[in-house]
Amino acid sequence: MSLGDIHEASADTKFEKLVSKNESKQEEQNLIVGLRIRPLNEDEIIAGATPVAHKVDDNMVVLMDPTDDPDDILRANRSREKQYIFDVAFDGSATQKEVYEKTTKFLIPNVVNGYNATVFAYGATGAGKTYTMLGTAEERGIMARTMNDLFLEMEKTQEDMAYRVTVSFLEIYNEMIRDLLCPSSGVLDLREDSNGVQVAGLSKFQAKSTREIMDILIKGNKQRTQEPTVANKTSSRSHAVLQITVRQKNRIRDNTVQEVRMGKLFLIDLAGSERAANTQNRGKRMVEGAHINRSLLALGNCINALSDKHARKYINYRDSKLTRLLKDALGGNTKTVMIATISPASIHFEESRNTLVYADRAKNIKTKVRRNVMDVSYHIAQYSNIIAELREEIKRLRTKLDQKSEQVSTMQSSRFDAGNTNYNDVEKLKNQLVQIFTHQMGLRWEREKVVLRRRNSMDDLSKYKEMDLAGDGSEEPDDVNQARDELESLRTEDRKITEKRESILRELDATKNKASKVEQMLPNLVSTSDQQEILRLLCKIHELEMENVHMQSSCLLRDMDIRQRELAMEQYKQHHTLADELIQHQRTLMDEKNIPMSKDLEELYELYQQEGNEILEIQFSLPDIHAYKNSSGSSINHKMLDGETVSEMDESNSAVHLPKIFVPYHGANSVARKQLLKKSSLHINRLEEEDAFFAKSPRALQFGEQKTTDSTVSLSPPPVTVQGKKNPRQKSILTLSSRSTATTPSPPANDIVPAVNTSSESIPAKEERRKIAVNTRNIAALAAKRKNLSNVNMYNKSQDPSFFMTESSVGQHNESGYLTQSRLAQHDKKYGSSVGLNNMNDDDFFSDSSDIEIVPTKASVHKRNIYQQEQMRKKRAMKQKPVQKDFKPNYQQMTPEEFFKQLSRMPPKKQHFLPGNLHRDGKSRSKLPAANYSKGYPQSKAQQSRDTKGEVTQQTENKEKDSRGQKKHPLPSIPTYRKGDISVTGHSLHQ
Ligand SMILES: Nc1ncnc2c1ncn2[C@@H]1O[C@H](COP(=O)(O)OP(=O)(O)OP(=O)(O)O)[C@@H](O)[C@H]1O
Repeated sequence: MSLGDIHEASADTKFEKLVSKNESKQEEQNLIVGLRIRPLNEDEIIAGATPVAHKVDDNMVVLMDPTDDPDDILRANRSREKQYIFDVAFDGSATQKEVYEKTTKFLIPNVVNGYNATVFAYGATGAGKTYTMLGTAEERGIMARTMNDLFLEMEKTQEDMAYRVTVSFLEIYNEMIRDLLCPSSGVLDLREDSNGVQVAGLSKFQAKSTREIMDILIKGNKQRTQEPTVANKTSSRSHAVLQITVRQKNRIRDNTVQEVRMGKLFLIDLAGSERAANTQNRGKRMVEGAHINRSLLALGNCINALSDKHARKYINYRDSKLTRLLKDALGGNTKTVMIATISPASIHFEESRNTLVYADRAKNIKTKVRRNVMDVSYHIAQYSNIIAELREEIKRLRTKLDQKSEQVSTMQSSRFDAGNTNYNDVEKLKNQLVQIFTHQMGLRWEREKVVLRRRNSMDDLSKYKEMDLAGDGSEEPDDVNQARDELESLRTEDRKITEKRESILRELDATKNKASKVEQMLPNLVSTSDQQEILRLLCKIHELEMENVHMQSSCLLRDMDIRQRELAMEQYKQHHTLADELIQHQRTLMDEKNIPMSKDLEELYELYQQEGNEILEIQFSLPDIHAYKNSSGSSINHKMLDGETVSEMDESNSAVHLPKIFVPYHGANSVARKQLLKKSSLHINRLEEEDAFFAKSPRALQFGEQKTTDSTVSLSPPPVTVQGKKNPRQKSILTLSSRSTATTPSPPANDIVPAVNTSSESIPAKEERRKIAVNTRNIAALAAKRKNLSNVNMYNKSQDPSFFMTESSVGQHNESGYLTQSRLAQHDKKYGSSVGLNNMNDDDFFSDSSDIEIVPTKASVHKRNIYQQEQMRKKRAMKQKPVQKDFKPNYQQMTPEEFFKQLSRMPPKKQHFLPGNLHRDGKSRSKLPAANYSKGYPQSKAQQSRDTKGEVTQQTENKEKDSRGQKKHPLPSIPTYRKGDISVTGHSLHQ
């Protein structure tokens, strides 16, 4: 047994506090009703019955009244035929497969993904319920087919998801619940808690394959009460319920609070209603029949009440065990399918009509379906208990180890014969101790689990204690009776839990004794040095387990902290939205009523708008942390994040997450948001139609915007007029988006622009787009690769001024692998621009094209020249300044919390365009123009302000230069890549 096994074992037995966090999104769905008419059987033919039920089409059946006399003038105008419409209808020719596929198969993926579903067959005795649900060995019914498909469905995702399938099988016979898989457990109770209706003490079997489930099914069915009656040779005298629970969780567990989906599927074969006169049942059979009818009557009443929109809300499920068990299936969180079965024979006309009437009513029943998602939170207190115990044990073992060390040193001088120790004995002892430890750990977790369950059940009990359930002799309302029943079953449950707890504690004590006995045996069997080794091993096991538990609990704490923060953020955003909407409404009201606005208020309003837009832009330029978190499979690999890559993330993501970032943010204006949403969805639709990769690139967005210029929906806040004038400060969000994507200081490199006229307003042809895409990927890949190479050296050199490379220093720092203009040129020279960057190693999975043609265009060459000049100018300016050795956070050393903290206050850029920087001048914020934060944008906002107002001071301009000068990577970044092409960590971030 390995330590891995030990951890697995302890994780398996860990108590879980299942806090049902059913997703709030509920879908109201009608009960699906299918109708199956079986073929006439031999007995019916012999009895001279004629078929009176016919399938008209896939949804309609007609039932003819055989008793109607055509000569009866009183009923002359009444049709002998009655039509019924169902979701699906089958006649005698329908195969088992067809019935299964049209009634049940579609439920399987839902169950696997955490939804509840119920399929039950309803009808008179001998109508074909058992045949439909269970089938025969040759013609397998719904149960077997469902099981098979369930496993096939899970297989599809089993690499990513871990599943656990448990099965239970019960019958309700004469109003008593019996476990068909463990008949010795006697009569079981029903109880209801927050997780729905449960059968206390019902055994559950874990199944790993269809075969296993089939075995369980056959075993259970043998236990089912079936007797021959006149109506049916194999009449089921009980309702049988097969319950399959599928728990799904992600194999990649990145924290302790893990989402677990739990779907439950109930497959129910009801006993058939019977008319005593027809069945000629006597004695025991008649009693059974009475019970069956009573429960089916209760079911019928529930169906009536549930389907009647005007009926009172209280549905009496308590009249029978069957309705109590089906409570969720009928009125709760379950997608339900009812398969009504009828015989076509004229002699069973009444039974068939009853079934059709109920089935027809059942169509109106609505259930609310939602996914069952559980948070499996491991309770910190219980972690602490286990850690404390392990710590105690380690302390004890250490003391013992120290004693042994002393003994060894004294014996070394004496005659102790280490040689006569049997090696096998040592191994045996080791294994024994490891096994005891594993068992002990399992028991510890089991004990904690039971403690938690007991606490929950005590909570439930105290809820009832507050209620006054003492009867006064008079007839009590149903809900009081129900509560009393619940209380009783809770008490029983509590007793069982207490017993279990005590037995676990006893077992734990026994294991401890066993362990100490084995330890006592050590001196007799093995030498002192071997004892030492064993003790060391035990210590190590305990330590590792403790470490493991410790790590899990700190993960849990961290996760809780993050959740709380997220919650606070969400609340803040909601509050912000409310404030926004209030302001907008007031504003509109003032405009409509022509209420004059004071200067102060006007300024404040302008400031509000300006800040709103600025916040939008901050949001826009920040990386989507969640996207990275998700894409990396767990959390951000903070070790590899550095200032440079973060800033690249900003640029890339502003393009990639355009709609995503904007939409959740409740910015300055709700109308703008709505328009934005509209625009985003338009945009997404358009993107979906086009090449997905290309469509996501900023260039594509640029093209897209050019294309839609005319029809562009204004995404700016609504044109609020300030005393009749349109607010000049209002900016189009669309402009922001195009600016932040299209104007990043990228080289308009001729090597990434194929033969496309970029000045053209048309969208490039598909082939051209493909080339752009591939080339862009290649460049990105090369950059990522080289950056990875240099990552190792990067931090070592961070103190070296030459680390912040200039074009001229590239030659001296070849190994750093930065992608610069000159290196690109060198590369082009070496490989020829016509082959692009495809001559990369095999490990470069981005290069997937061998037929790239890169033809520089005049426009691109021109742009590139301008770009290079601009770069040179910047570098010259930078050289003149001493290299700033200011704060450079070491992201390698940071914990994720520190990283995010850093990120939130990080970019000088952010401070730069926060309104706060205007405070520093001690002036009114509203009087100053917004700072320029659009890097490299030809007509920046600051410039616009300058042009129009000329108010920008030299000081502000210098600040801008400073911030540019501080940029520590004067290298051409590659903005036109998608997330995944360049990684933050050096690993690809998959989409
Ligand atoms: N669609 C069908 N095709 C062929 N045979 C059928 C069909 N439906 C039912 N049968 C046969 O009719 C007989 C009675 O069917 P079944 O036992 O399924 O009825 P039931 O509704 O379950 O009755 P009960 O309520 O008494 O248990 C069986 O012999 C079964 O094989």
